[in-house]
Amino acid sequence: MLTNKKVAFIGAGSMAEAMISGILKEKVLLPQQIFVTNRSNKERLLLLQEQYGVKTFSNNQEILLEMDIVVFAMKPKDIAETIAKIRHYTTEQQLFISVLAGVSTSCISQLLGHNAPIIRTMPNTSAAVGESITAISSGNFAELEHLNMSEELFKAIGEVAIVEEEKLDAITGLSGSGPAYIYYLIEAMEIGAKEIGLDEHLAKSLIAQVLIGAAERIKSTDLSSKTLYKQVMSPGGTTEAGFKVLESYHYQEAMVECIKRAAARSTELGKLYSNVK
Ligand SMILES: NC(=O)C1=CN([C@@H]2O[C@H](COP(=O)(O)OP(=O)(O)OC[C@H]3O[C@@H](n4cnc5c(N)ncnc54)[C@H](OP(=O)(O)O)[C@@H]3O)[C@@H](O)[C@H]2O)C=CC1
Ligand SMILES: O=C(O)[C@@H]1CCC=N1
Repeated sequence: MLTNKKVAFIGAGSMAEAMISGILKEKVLLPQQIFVTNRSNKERLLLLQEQYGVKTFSNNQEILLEMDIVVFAMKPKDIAETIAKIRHYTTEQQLFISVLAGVSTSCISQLLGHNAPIIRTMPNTSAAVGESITAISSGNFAELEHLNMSEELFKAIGEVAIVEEEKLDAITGLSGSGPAYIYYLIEAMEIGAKEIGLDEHLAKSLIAQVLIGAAERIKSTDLSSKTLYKQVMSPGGTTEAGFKVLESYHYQEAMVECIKRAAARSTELGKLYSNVK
């Protein structure tokens, strides 16, 4: 479906790079099918060009008219400014894909000022190792073929879940931001490991395998997470002793509130940076 299609990334940051590297690794597109631009960082464009063989452009917006798919990968705060600069080089025949937190497809339609199909998505940075979970939703004016094309693109960087657009703020708070919550936990485990005398290298591999094992387990069993952690916990044993400390710090409540706040922030970002009243 993506053979001979030209895809432009507007925004060349960590999310765009994670996607480009996965897409090329899986050979879903060839480097010459990918065009990348950003606001001003020329060194960054050069680096992407050298590393991935993709084409880059900065002062040549007309090239956008040749694109079949345009991926918006800048920060939500930059969406209005970006679209204002490029909208005259876009058409209703193109497919627009957004990875932006919060920004609705109706906002993007308004900014574009025409009825091009729009797919809103929420990947995460595990795309860099082909392990994203990307939620994709069919937004304004999108047909099944647009959803299918987007699915093909995002399957290159991990798993895909097709959802309604109204779920995307919640998903952003859970799995878009999710890797950061886990890295924060890992950092805490690394500090703990150091304080009980384990060397950094060994601790890192122990922690990584704990996470991989737990993730594989949760994916392959119907047992609840509660049952799984109870299985680890012997009465009067080490895990129970550790858990008492976690509970005294309200660890689980903190994570619940963290996810709720991140999801609410996605909604806020959508309101802040859209021109939709
Ligand atoms: N990072 C993450 O974990 C995830 C991020 N997202 C979403 O992805 C988007 C990008 O995030 P991330 O990659 O982390 O951000 P980065 O800050 O790493 O990259 C943002 C990019 O947008 C470019 N940009 C800004 N303004 C314009 C403009 N007017 N025209 C063209 N390019 C522009 C910047 O260019 P320059 O450097 O020249 O200013 C930069 O290349 C966000 O909307 C975020 O919500 C979604 C899922 C996960
Ligand atoms: O922090 C953010 O706003 C973006 C969206 C999801 C992950 N990073």
